[in-house]
Amino acid sequence: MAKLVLENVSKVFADQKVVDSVSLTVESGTFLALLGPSGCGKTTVLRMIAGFEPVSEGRILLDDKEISTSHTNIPPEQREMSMVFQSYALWPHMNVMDNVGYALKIKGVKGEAYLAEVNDALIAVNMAHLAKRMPNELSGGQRQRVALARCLVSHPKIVLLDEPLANLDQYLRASMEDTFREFQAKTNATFIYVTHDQAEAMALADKIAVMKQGVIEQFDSPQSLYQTPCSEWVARFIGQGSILKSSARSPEKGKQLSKQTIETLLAPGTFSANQLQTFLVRPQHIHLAQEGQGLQALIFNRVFKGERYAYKARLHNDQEILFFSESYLPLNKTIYLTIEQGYLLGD
Ligand SMILES: Nc1ncnc2c1ncn2[C@@H]1O[C@H](COP(=O)(O)OP(=O)(O)OP(=O)(O)O)[C@@H](O)[C@H]1O
Repeated sequence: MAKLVLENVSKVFADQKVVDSVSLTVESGTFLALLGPSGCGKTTVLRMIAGFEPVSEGRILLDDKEISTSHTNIPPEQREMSMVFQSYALWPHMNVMDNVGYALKIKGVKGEAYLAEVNDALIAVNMAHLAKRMPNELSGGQRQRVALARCLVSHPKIVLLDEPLANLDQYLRASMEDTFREFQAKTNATFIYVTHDQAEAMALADKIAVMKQGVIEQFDSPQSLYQTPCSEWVARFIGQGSILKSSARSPEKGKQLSKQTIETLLAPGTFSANQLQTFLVRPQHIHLAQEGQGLQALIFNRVFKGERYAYKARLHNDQEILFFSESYLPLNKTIYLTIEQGYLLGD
């Protein structure tokens, strides 16, 4: 059980604040994703949690004990954390078993106990049958499984993962996502997972901290980030959707917009230089309507996705909208759409 708390943590490199007053509480057993575009500071946050990088301001607590402040930094090996890297970082001269068992040997674990622990970790990542192989005889996915087993054999309180799937193709990524999820559920360890891939973060995490330029924009469940993004930037970054604008005001009090309100916001004459409202519409809330009903639009893009088509259409006021349909529709066809719901962005 391990609860991790970051309190106003900042990092300055050569006068540049690359992490700016980040606060996070990660409850024990959580799978947290640190998500953001390249250079936003996620790896730096992870390295400060691991103890590889001292904090410039603020403090980090593990189970209420200070592990990092601006004047103290408990060394990484005393933090009961373990890190998995994008590059796997396996020892090339050791076979799979020795790579996984190395930390145990250092601790003096021997004989039956050693074999049982290593074997358990290898079984957990489906690698027991390749225990005698050398790293250069393994695929990328198998190497990453070994790296995960090596990290877990020491039963860390917190597992830190820095873009661990970035070097794998999309099929392997999907199967490794399953491995991570199942493993985390089995061990109930706290996982902190850095990625720039929002689909990966959504698939894996219980909680996501979305970072932009050194600050946390939103810290929420994947569902809340998707349904109630706090800003236009988060709405664009998480999931697919259309950001629409109107010079009319929503008559509704809350941020959830009904079909009627959206029709008012998108009525003719509501798109001018003076836009008052910005709102998000997800593609699954858009349906084809009968001719002459709903909003008129012209299809200008179609992508076949296997189980359905993804269409982009232009509304009468030139705004673009994304929707899905199982039906094949020709380009340049005039269609009619109903939008069941939307979400107001901004205050
Ligand atoms: N040791 C360092 N010295 C100086 N600047 C650094 C150092 N490490 C990172 N930075 C800078 O801090 C900023 C954040 O880097 P960081 O690696 O944390 O971002 P990131 O979000 O993980 O990016 P990526 O996804 O590309 O790895 C970047 O502008 C980077 O150039």
